[in-house]
Amino acid sequence: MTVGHGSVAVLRGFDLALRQGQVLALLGPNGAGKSTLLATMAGLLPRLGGSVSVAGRPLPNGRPAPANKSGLVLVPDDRALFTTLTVGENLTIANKSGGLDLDGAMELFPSLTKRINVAAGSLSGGEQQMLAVARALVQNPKVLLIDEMSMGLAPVIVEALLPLVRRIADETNAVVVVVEQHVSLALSVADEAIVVVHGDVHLRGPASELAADPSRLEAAYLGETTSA
Ligand SMILES: Nc1ncnc2c1ncn2[C@@H]1O[C@H](COP(=O)(O)OP(=O)(O)OP(=O)(O)O)[C@@H](O)[C@H]1O
Repeated sequence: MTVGHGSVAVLRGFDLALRQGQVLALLGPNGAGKSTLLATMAGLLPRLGGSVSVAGRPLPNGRPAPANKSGLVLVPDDRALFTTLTVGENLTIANKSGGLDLDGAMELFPSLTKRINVAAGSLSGGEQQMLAVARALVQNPKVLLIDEMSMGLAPVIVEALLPLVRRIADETNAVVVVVEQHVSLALSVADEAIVVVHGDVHLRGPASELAADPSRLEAAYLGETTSA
């Protein structure tokens, strides 16, 4: 697909196929087009060309409700929580049949249990991110798109949160796409990785191979195009 803003393309001819239970790390510097790609997959932005299918079913262009109904769930980088509602209320509103129930969500994020009656706006940054992911999980995602999970979080929190991405994919069999600036941590939980720079795919391959070759990753960030 080709994605962009208005008539201006950001990423052209981007091709991606993901299996159930697979984690993809979508990497690249600021302005590469990662958020635009996720928002387009989620139907929040109309695509300029191409198609998106979930489980073989094509999605209508630029329509978030059918995309969400088909199982695509986006955790945006601003988390988009209802800040005046409690943790429990945020989860109850999002809950769909087939998704994790509140107890299931609490099991993955035990530290939220004590905060169930606290307003989302009063949580720490890490807790807010946990709630944003928990809220996505109660929607029963087939494809979970997480934009910059670690935005604004201390490294120690990121180290605790990112492995949960692997657990979510393994336990729910959802496809998980993570946009992440903590490259080595992202590669440690992902199956595959793609490095996008200024709208071009510079490197893609198995995450373990990319993790083993930091100089290649660095070259991709700096402008070289190769494939693993
Ligand atoms: N609302 C918008 N209208 C027009 N252009 C936009 C808009 N949002 C982003 N862009 C442009 O699209 C390009 C890709 O931006 P995008 O936010 O997708 O990149 P990114 O890889 O997610 O970077 P970051 O990590 O900084 O969020 C950039 O050139 C950006 O200026």
